[in-house]
Amino acid sequence: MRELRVFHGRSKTGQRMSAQIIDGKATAAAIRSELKQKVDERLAAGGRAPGLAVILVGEDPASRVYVAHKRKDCDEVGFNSVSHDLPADTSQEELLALIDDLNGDAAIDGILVQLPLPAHIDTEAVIERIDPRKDVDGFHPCNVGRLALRIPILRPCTPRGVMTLLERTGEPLEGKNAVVVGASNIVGRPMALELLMARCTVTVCHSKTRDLQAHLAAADIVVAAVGIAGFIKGEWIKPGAMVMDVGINRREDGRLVGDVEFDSASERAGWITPVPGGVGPMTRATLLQNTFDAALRRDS
Ligand SMILES: Nc1nc(=O)c2c([nH]1)NC[C@@H]1CN(c3ccc(C(=O)N[C@@H](CCC(=O)O)C(=O)O)cc3)C=[N+]21
Repeated sequence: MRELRVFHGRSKTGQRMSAQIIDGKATAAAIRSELKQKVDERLAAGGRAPGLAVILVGEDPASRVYVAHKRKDCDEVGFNSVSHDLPADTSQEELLALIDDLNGDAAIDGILVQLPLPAHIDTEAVIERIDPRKDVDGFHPCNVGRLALRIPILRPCTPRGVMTLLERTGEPLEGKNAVVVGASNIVGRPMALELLMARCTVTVCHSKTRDLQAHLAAADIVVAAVGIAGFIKGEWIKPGAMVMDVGINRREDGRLVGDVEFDSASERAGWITPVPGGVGPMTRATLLQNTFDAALRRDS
């Protein structure tokens, strides 16, 4: 009888396996250069540059940095970007009036309202006010509903970016067990819908899930989106799994770390995204893709 042995985190020769690191920064750069080329072709054919409006309410320093990055990304690929920086005490009515203006502005293809908004503003009402055709975040109920029904138009950026990374590994996704940890509106839920569309068997876990470890033990794909540094331990990862870390947590020493313990997980995973340089840059590149897609669709 042949002996069947299982090597946890070790290859057949007994060596420690180590995961292939998925370079989100490089993939995002490749996507930007693909987009730049498409924009140039569009301009050469007499078309206009895609336009993205970014609205920031308040002075949150982290949000300021993100918004500055989005601006720089737009410049790089030849999009027009318009920033609307509003004071923290902006009323909901004023914000909704600005969105109405942008909805009616022919030069604007995408509208992004940076989240979180100040507490006195009803985030759902703001998202619903955005013309779904310009909702490049993919957060409008129309766009989420379309994704649920497998007829997506604009898809939320982070889950779409994760799918791009998974697809570009060349590994077949169909039939794989995917576990999404975190069930937020902006990542976990749409992520589960994306993975279902790719014909994965999807489990959504969250902070109240009993025996998370047992779910992860069967997971060929793990998407970690809980927002707690090192929440998922390397030993919980199934050998060979594809590990996509959406978490971006700043430690006390200033270092950015993900939701997954990277060093121990990369000894077991087949593929893993680092933090920084993994999913984050892809979220930004996907926003540009969505804006380009929105421009194309509005033209036709
Ligand atoms: N309407 C809206 N849409 C968003 O997409 C949105 C939002 N609001 N609010 C805030 C979050 C956060 N977010 C990030 C995107 C990229 C990185 C990113 O590129 N991170 C780099 C590190 C950046 C650093 O050094 O701080 C990385 O992971 O390598 C991070 C965070 C988009 N968000």
